[in-house]
Amino acid sequence: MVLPPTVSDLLIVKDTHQKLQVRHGYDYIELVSHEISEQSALNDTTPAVARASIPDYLKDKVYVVDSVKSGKGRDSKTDLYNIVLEPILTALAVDHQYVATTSADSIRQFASTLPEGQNATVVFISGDTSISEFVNGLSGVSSGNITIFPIPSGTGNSLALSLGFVDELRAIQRLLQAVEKPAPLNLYDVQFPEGSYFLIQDAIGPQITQPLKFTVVVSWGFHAALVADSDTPELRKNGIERFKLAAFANLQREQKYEGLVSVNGHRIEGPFAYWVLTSSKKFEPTFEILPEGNIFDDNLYLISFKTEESSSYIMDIMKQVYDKGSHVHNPKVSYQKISNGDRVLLHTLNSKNKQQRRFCVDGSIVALPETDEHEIAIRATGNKHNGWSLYVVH
Ligand SMILES: Nc1ncnc2c1ncn2[C@@H]1O[C@H](COP(=O)(O)OP(=O)(O)OP(=O)(O)O)[C@@H](O)[C@H]1O
Repeated sequence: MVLPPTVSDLLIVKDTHQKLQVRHGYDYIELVSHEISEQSALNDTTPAVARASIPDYLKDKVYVVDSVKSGKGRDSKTDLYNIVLEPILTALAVDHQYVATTSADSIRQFASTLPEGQNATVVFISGDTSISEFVNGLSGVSSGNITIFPIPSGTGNSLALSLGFVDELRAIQRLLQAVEKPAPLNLYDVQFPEGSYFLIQDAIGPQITQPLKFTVVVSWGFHAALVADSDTPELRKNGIERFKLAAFANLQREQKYEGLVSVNGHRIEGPFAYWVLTSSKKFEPTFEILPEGNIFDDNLYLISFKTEESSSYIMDIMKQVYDKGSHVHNPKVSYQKISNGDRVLLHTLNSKNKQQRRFCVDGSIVALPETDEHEIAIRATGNKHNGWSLYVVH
């Protein structure tokens, strides 16, 4: 199906075989192949479906978190929840609570107030950062099982892409029809030095007082710089192009990040231009950073390359990443597997300048304190955080 220009062009209909579909012109996507109950009290365009046939995780307590600033933001034409998801969930009699963000802290607040002992499903209309904020916001005094479902509505959507959700409608289709049981959502933790803090659109944000959980990426160097620099209201209007615009701006200065990393004692020396630790196959639909990546394995990979004199080497390697991940065969690129139980230790040098001490954690930007050297430790921690066990629909 060709992606519709806006969700407001979509029409939710019941077809002649009693199946729920979303239509766009002559194109359509079947959303529910379950039998539609004839006892529907609703009108023709919102048929009720036999509740017995919806996946179990939609019978738990369901929340829909709409991170309204993710991607290009929301307007009356791109309001996926009100135009598509809400009518469908109503048609399926899926009782749910809608949570639209009102501030940069909304998701953490929501996570911290989830009731004790709950089996909950949280559907995110967002990108990766919102999901990461949720996981980190889960309170240590409560516990329960949480199943996450990412609808790719952010800029990069790495987690959703790793699960094979290439667009919003296909994700909704999977939400309603997944046959496999939700899988554990592997988490990793990164410990930054005392005095580190979030940078929110280049302004000082909250202090970081404990290790941060991440699901898809921790990066330093060129990748972290372009994610940080692209997070302005102006650049966000460009959607995924914002990363390329910030990348070109960063290429105007030398990409030199001094330090060394050791993985269980095996050392890789810098200075690095690129330094990315990820579990995820793709950062964008065609940016295949980790061809071997399998989000269901609790492995990370360190993908790095060193600073060079020439001006074109970074873009040459980035083009290979866009070319089905062929950078992994480039001898300049170090590609190191990190298994569960391994410990990654990064020691930075000459990193007092702000540009040298910014990290990307699932899209959030972290700045380290203003000192010359820093130590950062990373490890796999399984699918548990505080008392909560996390799963993901696939
Ligand atoms: N109303 C709001 N006011 C301020 N910030 C918000 C608001 N709603 C959401 N946010 C923040 O916007 C960010 C959205 O990040 P998210 O990752 O979901 O989308 P993205 O950055 O477009 O995508 P990706 O990280 O996948 O590239 C989150 O940090 C979230 O807390």
